[in-house]
Amino acid sequence: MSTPAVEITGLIKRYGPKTAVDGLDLKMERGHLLALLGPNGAGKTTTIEICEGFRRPDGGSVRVLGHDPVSEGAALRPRVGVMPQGGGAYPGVHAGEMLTLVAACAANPLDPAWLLDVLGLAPVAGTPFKRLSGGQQQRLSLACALVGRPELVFLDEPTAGVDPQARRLVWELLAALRSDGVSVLLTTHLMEEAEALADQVVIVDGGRVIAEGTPSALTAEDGDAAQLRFKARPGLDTELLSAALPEGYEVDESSPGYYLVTGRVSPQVVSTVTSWCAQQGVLAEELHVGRRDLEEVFLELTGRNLRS
Ligand SMILES: Nc1ncnc2c1ncn2[C@@H]1O[C@H](COP(=O)(O)OP(=O)(O)OP(=O)(O)O)[C@@H](O)[C@H]1O
Repeated sequence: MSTPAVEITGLIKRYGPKTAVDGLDLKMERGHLLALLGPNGAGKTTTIEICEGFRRPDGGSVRVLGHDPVSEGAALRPRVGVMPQGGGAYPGVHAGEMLTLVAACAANPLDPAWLLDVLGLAPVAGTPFKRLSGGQQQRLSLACALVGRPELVFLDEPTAGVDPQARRLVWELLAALRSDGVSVLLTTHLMEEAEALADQVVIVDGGRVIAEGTPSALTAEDGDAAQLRFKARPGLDTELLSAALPEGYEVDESSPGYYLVTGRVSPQVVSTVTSWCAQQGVLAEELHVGRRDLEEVFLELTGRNLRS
């Protein structure tokens, strides 16, 4: 059996008094797409940079394609593609030149012209990096990470600042990479992205893994825990609505104007909620019965308060 694409055990990284990564464990199989999620400052970039060999850990072990990313970095470099957060290139270099330069370092690169075309960058191939838009710079960085036909790619927020049309392009490209057996570890703040692409989702907070699994396992509910959600004007009396429902049901205003009813959802419960709203002169909009989405699970696990 082949070694995992990435195997991290008890990883610790400190910046002075701050512990950014605090005993993180993660295993990613070859050919999988893993989405590393977490609030700002959770330790995602630090973890990825350690895997890339750019930072040294203070404790624990990291193996990338079976190798130590620092001491065996030279062996790994031709096999691994890297897209750092915010991308980056020489400001004066033209987009096409940049990609050709990176391709020249690889033994068997993809055709840079083809990759520029796939990522919608052909029209700006002659534009200096500093004159590209933020989303174009992101796509060029992604192209640079992929042009060497890596076995494994680390992508730190690959679609940050990318418009919805280009995001779909990037998603198609990532799905195609996965079908070709390339292992992909990415970070994202877009739960929809993780849900659409990932085989495995790992949620970190405070430098530790707090949940992991497939998107469907993370969002699954047992029948008794299905939820009813609706939108209405903020500030409805949730205690009064709970009292109108049979015992054991709870109503919560999860964020202003968004209501969540927990308990076994039956036709009677839906009818009670809508008629109670009608009595208040309120229209229950966007009524939805079913599974939570990944964003809801993420907020439940990491809390709704803003991180510094
Ligand atoms: N070079 C550094 N020096 C000191 N502290 C740092 C450094 N880099 C990161 N940190 C701190 O370490 C913690 C983890 O940061 P990291 O960038 O890994 O988080 P992240 O999950 O990638 O966040 P984001 O989602 O905002 O990109 C944060 O508290 C951050 O302020």
